[in-house]
Amino acid sequence: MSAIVSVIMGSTSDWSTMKETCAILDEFEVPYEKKVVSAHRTPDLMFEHAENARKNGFRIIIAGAGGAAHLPGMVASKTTLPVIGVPVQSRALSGLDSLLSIVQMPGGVPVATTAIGSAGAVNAGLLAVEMLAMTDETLAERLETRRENLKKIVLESSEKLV
Ligand SMILES: Nc1c(C(=O)O)ncn1[C@@H]1O[C@H](COP(=O)(O)O)[C@@H](O)[C@H]1O
Repeated sequence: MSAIVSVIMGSTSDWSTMKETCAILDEFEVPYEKKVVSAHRTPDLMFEHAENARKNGFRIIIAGAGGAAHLPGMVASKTTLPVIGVPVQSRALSGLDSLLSIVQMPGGVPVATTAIGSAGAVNAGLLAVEMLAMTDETLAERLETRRENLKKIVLESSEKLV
């Protein structure tokens, strides 16, 4: 099956974060493509990727970037597919720069922004699966099961408080 989620990131250095997104998509067997694309370093590729994403069969774009993280917003400016932005934790400013660069989009061009770092990357994957589950009962059931398992783990964890 061809990819329906595009996972892009500004640099290979984002992979340790963005692989968490891909792990979720693997878990739910959602076909995806992963790629390094940068608004700053490869602007033409970024435009081309975003502009043709719908035509190429993608339904959601997940974009992770750190620092001056313009990638998610710029991609959103060139597509009407939903864009989920993941602020990668930067070394200099701990990801606050990434978060603020992604979250504060002007009205009319939305980016669904997650938390900074790995938790955000996990949630980006889950959010994408939730979007797809709106029209896919199997995915919806698997999301329910995952939530139930999470609840069980938390409930059982109380017993470890000795
Ligand atoms: N924020 C962006 C963009 C962009 O927004 O287009 N392109 C690369 N980067 C970010 O630069 C950081 C450092 O990259 P390097 O490790 O390659 O120097 C990465 O977190 C990347 O997402």
